[in-house]
Amino acid sequence: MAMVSPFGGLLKGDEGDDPAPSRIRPGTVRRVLGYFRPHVGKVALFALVTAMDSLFVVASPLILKDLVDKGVLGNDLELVIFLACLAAGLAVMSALLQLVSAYISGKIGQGVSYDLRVQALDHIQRLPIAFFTRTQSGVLVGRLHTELVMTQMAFTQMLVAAASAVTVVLVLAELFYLSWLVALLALLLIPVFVVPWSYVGRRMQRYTRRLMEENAGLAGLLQERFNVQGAMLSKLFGRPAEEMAEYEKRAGRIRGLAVSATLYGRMAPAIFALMAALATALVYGVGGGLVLAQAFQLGTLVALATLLGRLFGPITQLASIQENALTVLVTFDRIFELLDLKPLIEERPDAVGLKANAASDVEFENVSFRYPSADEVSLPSLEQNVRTGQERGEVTQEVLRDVNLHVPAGTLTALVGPSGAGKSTLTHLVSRLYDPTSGTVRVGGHDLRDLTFDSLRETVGVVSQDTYLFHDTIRANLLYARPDATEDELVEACEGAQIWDLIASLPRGLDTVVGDRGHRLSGGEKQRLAIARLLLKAPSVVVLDEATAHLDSESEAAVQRALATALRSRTSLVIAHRLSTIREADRILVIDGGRVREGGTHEELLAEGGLYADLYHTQFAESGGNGTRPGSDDGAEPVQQVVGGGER
Ligand SMILES: Nc1ncnc2c1ncn2[C@@H]1O[C@H](COP(=O)(O)OP(=O)(O)OP(=O)(O)O)[C@@H](O)[C@H]1O
Repeated sequence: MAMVSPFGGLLKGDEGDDPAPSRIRPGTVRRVLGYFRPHVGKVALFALVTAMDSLFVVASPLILKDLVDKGVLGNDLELVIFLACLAAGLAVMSALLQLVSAYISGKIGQGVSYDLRVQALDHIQRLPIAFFTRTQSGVLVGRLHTELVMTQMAFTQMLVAAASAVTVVLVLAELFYLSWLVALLALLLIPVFVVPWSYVGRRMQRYTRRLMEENAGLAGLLQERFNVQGAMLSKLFGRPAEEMAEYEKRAGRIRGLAVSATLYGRMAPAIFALMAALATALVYGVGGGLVLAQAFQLGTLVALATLLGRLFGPITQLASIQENALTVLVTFDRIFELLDLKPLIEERPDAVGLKANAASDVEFENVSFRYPSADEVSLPSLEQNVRTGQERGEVTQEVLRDVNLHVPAGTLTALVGPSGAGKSTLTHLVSRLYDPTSGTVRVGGHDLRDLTFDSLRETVGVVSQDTYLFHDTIRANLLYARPDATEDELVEACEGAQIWDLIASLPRGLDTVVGDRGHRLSGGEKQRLAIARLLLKAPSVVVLDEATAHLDSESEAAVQRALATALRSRTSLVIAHRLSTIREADRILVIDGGRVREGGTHEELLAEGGLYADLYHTQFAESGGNGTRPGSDDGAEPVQQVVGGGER
């Protein structure tokens, strides 16, 4: 609406884009209505309660009319007392009904947003890891939270507005019945009231929405900055002045929006009070004249004044129904957008379970893979403007090409190769974080796509280089792998992972809180805890990315011992960074440019004189050696020094 802001410069700059996009995808209305089907009984009850309340609203002015005309003017005290008690009784009943209707409308609104929330979470959990690598988590959380709160609020207001329509019709009918002249004047007054009211209401709603969005965005930013890694990065590399300026800019926008929202919020009751006062003056002015002209009695005037006071409240609700409907549709549509993202990896309805604890081999047959493009896995609106124009419609490069490999059950295969060769990608396919673009990955002879998620999780255990721990106790972090593990099993796993001595020495033992992402523990300790978690789970296939972080020799030896326990008699695929692992491997695969270039044992590959030997000897020559094997027999030397790359 082209109306000049009454607060001129104060509100300037907050006008911005209309945050409510007007284009809603076809079919949204039908889909939204679908969410109300389970609540149809409550909607019917709500309609009944509000209709009864509307009847009470219009009944009491008629009682007051008789109270004045027949009771007061007729000098009948008994009638006066009776009708006053009746009016009071109706007021109490009306208040109770309003409470009940608020409860029911709240139940319906919250019920719908609960259904949507649960459905959205269930869906998001099933989205592939690629979705999470592209999405800014703060924005996602904000959307789920902000959008749902907005939907719930707008929906409840819509229900109230729909109920108000009944009241408005009844009040107008009664006004005409009592005095057509006063009723006509009231009708003329409605647009004078509704136009500024709906303008203020719309503005307020938009500011509220933008405020919520801005707050969600800022919360996302803070969440990124305030986790330990973010804080560390910001301390080491950050430019505090620039970051502060960005923060101030955003906080300033929030301040501006909040001031505007507050101002419009205050304007609403002011308009309401003004209109009610004008209407009262009008009805007493015109109605008083009509009483003197003996067109009707004093009681009718009192009834008219009371009725008019009850007209504007419901009309305000009706005035905002369109805006609320739009909010409901837009917010639903934005959540539907998320729900419509197809999970790239789904469990087949006829998926089978692998036999628990059965020795399983791992096989890749003609596997090629490219990472899914942005369009396939995420929404531009969840990437907070970081997706560039080029990325739209872009097809990503192949990262693995025609990979064939076989890791027999109970053996260890080490993957080596330069940085970016595709080693991690290859391991991601074993745990089915991604599906191959072509070819087949098998575990225990089954195509992974034919297995249930549960049995795959049971069978394949992963220890990544960057151990993630929840901000909780050591116990809780361990039990995450196997909630039913006993105390003895926990201790046994920790002993196997060479971490028990440390835990036992802590004052709170297993109940020690590890800090955000486990930052209170050293790199080696975290890895050993991750190994303990793996031992508890006892998978038959282990996918391991050895830590490249430099560990002191004691910690290093402990990790080695822990790994020896973890990998014993398991089918293991290890991205190896340490010479000892490579030498112990039954087979080494050299990955380069997404292909398996060579395969064999350390000795075989050296004898072959190919890529592995090249890298080995180049590195060895660089280190000034004379042909003997690099690294001591304790194997503590990181192998990436030998075969290149490896840094992340
Ligand atoms: N989520 C992703 N989306 C798109 N491309 C990716 C993604 N992850 C990795 N890549 C790309 O795939 C290629 C292979 O990466 P990968 O992490 O598998 O290499 P790597 O051999 O494990 O390297 P490093 O030894 O450094 O860990 C790289 O070019 C990388 O940029």
